[in-house]
Amino acid sequence: MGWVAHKFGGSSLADAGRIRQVATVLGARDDAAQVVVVSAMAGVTDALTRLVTDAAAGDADWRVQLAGLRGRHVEAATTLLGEHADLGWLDSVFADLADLLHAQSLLGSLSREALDFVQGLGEVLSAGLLTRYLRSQGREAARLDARDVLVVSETELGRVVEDTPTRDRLAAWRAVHDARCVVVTGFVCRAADGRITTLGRNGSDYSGAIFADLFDATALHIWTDVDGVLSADPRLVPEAVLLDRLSYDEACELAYFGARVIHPQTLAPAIRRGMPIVIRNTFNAGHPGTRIEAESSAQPPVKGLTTIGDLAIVNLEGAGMIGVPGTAERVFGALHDAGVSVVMISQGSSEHSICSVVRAAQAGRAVAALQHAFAAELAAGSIHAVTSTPDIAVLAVVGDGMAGTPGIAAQVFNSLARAQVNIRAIAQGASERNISIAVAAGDASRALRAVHAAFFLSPQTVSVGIVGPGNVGRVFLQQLAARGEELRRRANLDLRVRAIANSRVQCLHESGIDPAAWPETLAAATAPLELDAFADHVRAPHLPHALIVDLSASSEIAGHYAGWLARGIHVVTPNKQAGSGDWSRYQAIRAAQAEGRSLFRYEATVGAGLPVISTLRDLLDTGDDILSIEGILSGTLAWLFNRFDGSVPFSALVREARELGYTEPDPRDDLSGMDVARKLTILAREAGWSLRLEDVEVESLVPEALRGVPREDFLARLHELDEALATRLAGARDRGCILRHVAHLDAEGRARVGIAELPADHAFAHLALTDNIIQFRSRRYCDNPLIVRGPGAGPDVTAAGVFADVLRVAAALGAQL
Ligand SMILES: NC(=O)C1=CN([C@@H]2O[C@H](COP(=O)(O)OP(=O)(O)OC[C@H]3O[C@@H](n4cnc5c(N)ncnc54)[C@H](O)[C@@H]3O)[C@@H](O)[C@H]2O)C=CC1
Ligand SMILES: N[C@@H](CC=O)C(=O)O
Repeated sequence: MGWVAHKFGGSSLADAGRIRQVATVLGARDDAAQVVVVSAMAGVTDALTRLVTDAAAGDADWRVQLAGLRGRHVEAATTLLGEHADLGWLDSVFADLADLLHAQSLLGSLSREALDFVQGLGEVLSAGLLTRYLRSQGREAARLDARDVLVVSETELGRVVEDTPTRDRLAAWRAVHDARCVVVTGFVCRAADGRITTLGRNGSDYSGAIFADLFDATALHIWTDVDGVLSADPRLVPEAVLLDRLSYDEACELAYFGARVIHPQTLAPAIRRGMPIVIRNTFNAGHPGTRIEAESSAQPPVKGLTTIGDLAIVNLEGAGMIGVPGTAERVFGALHDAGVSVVMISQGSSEHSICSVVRAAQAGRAVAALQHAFAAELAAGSIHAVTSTPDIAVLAVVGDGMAGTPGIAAQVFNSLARAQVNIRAIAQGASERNISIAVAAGDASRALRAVHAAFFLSPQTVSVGIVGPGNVGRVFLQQLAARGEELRRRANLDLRVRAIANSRVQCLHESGIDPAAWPETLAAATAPLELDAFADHVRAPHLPHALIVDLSASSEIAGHYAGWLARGIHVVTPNKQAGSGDWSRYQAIRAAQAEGRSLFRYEATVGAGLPVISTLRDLLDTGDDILSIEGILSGTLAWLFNRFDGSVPFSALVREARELGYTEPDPRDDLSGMDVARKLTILAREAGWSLRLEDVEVESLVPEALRGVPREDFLARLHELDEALATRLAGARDRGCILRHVAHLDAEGRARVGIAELPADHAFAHLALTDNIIQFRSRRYCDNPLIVRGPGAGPDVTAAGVFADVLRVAAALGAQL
C-alpha cells in the first residue's frame, strides 16, 4: 500500500495547538498510507515517573500531581474535540492509574512492573488524543496500542524485537483494522513473558523505526522542533550549519557522541532495510530536513562535530606490557567485569601504555579494577602505575569523506594548536570516519569551535577586546564596521568585538558589540575598568582565539601585555610604550609570546600605516645586515616643519596638528623628541640591538619651564615655544638651509634625534604634509639606501596600520584572506 512512517516527538505534541499542527502536517502529505508513531506530550514521561515514585515513597502530594496531569490532558482533549466530547477513554486511563498509584502508596515500594506500566501511559494518552482528533477532522485513523503487538526481549545491547510473535500479532491486528492512517503508541511494548514494559530512554525513535520496518515503509520521517541535524550543538557553536545529508554511519558516530540526532539503536532496523530516515521540523514542515541513508556525499569531508563531557582518562603504564600478548584483553576484561563502559581507547605502538577514556563516575571503579587485575605486575614493578585524570571531554570529528583524504587530521590538529588546546589522547579507527580527541573539559568548547571553523563549517571567530578608543581607535572601529561583513563572507573571518574599555569604564558583551554603535554602548557602561576581568572575558574559553587591540598610549596598559600573551591572548597595538619601554618588560613580552604561543604585532608604532617594521624584518630574515637607519620619523614634526615658514607662529601650527589627530595625546611627546626616540628604540630592538630609550640623544623643543606642567597648562602656554623657533628658522634661512626633525641610528649604537639644518636640495627637504621617510642602509643597500616614504601620522593611516596587523594575526590563525 506504500506506507510512510512518521514519528512525532514530545515537543510536537506538547499541547492542543501542536497536535493540530501534527494533523496539518500529515494531511498535507500525499502518502498512500501513514503509520504515525507518537511520543508522550512534552514532559509527561518525567511527570509520570515522578508520580509513581512519589506515590510509592508515601508522598501524599501524588494525588495533586495526578490531578494536574489529568487536567493537562483533559484541556487538550476539550480544545481539540469540543466541550461535549466523550472523554470516557481518558477517565478510564486515569482511573486505572489512580488505582495503581494507590496500591503503590499502600505497599510503600515501587515494583519494576509498575514503573514500566506507568511510564508508558503518556504515549497511550497522546495516541488517543491524536487518533480522535484525526477522526474528528474526517480522517480514517486507527489507534494501535504497541503493548498489544510489539514483543521484545532483553539483551546485553538493550531490548530487541521478537520478530515472529510481533509479526503474528500485528497481522492479527491488521486483519480487523484496514485504516490508511495508523497511530501507534511509541516507547511501550510487551516483554516475552507478557509484562508491559518500555523500550527505554529514546524508545520512541526506536518504536518509529520498528513500526516503519513492520509496515514495510518506504521512509521514516522523524519530526522534531529543529530543521534537521546541525554540524554541532548550536548552544556551543551558534554558527552551526544544517546538514542536508548524512550516511547511517555518520549519524551513528554523531549520535554516539551525544549529538541529539537519533538514538543509534534507532538506526538498526532502518540500516537493515536500507530505509531512509528524514529528520524534520514539525513547525517548519516545508523544510526538507536532513536525510539519513546508506550513502552520503564525500563533501565536505567533515560533516559534524560533537563533544561528550564528564569523562576521565584511565591510564595503565609500564615497560612490562611491551610485546606481551593478552594485556589489552586483560585490561578490557577487567573493565567489563567492573561494568565500566569504555568510550575511547588509545595505545601507542610502543605498547608502553594503554589509555582508556571512561565516564567520570566510573573512573574510580575502573582504576580499582585495573589495580586488582594487575596487582602482581604492580607489585613486581613491571607496571608502574594505574592513574586516572579527571575533567576530560572527547571531541569527535565525523565524516565519511575523511577516509582516504590526506590532510584532514593535520587540519584538525593545527586548528587545535592555534586555539591553544592541548591534546591528551587521540583515537582514529581504521574506518577513518571518526577522529576522537580527548582534551581538558575546560577546553572542549574552544576545541569544538576551532575545528568547526577550520573546516569552514562556521567562521573563524576571534574574540576581540579594544582598549582606548580615541582618535585612532574610533577610526579603527569604523574600518572594522565597514569591512566586517566582507571579511565574514570572503574570508570566513568573524572579528567579534566583545569588550571595549576607555580609561574609566569597560563594557563586556557576550555575543558581540556592534562596531558601528560602540559609542552608545560604551556611553551606557558603568562598570569601572578592571583589566584582569577584561582579559578574562576576551579570553572566553568557548572561543578559539582572543585578541586585545590596545589603542591607548598608556604605559600601564603595556605593562599587561606579557601576562596577556602568556595566557594566549594575541596583542596588536600602535602604542610605543612596550616596544621602547623598560628593557626587562620588553624581554618579558618576548618570552611570554613564546610561552603562550601568541602573537604581538606593532607595525603602526613606527610610521603609522607604513611598512617600516615589516621591511626591516624582511631585510633581517633574508640575512641582510643593517648598517644605519636614518629619517624623519614624526608625522607631526614633519608636518610642522613643512608648514613653518614664519608666516604663522609655531604654536598655532601645533594646535592645528593636534586637531588633525597627528600629535600624541600629549603633544609634548612629539615636541620633546621622545616620540621619535621611542620609534628609534623600537627599530633598534627589532634590528637586534639592545638600545634603551635613555641611550638616545634627544634634542627637545619644549622649554624647560613647560616640561613638568599639566597638559592643559602646557597647551595654554604653547606660545612660549614661538620665539626660540622663530630665531632658529631665521638663522637657518640666513645660511641657505631649511629645518627638519631628523633621527639617526647606527650599528655602533649611536642614536640621535633632533632638529637639523639641511641644504634646501636635501632629499628630506621635499616631503609633503605628514610624510615620514626612513632610509635603511644595509650590506645589500649600502650605496643607495632602501627607502620607505609616505604619510606617517593621522588616525586614518594609523588605524589602517593597526587593522592590517589584526588581519596578519587572523591569517596566522588560519583565516584565508
Ligand atoms: N595619531 C597618530 O597618528 C598615531 C598614533 N599612534 C599611537 O596610537 C595610540 C592612540 O593614539 P590616539 O588615538 O591619537 O590617542 P587618543 O588620546 O586620541 O586616544 C587614546 C585613548 O586611550 C585612552 N586611554 C588612555 N589611558 C588609558 C588607560 N589606562 N586605559 C584605557 N584607556 C586609556 C584614552 O582615554 C583615549 O581614549 C597612541 O599610542 C599613539 O602613540 C601611533 C601612530 C600614529
Ligand atoms: N604623533 C606621532 C603619531 C605617530 O606615531 C607622529 O606625529 O608621528
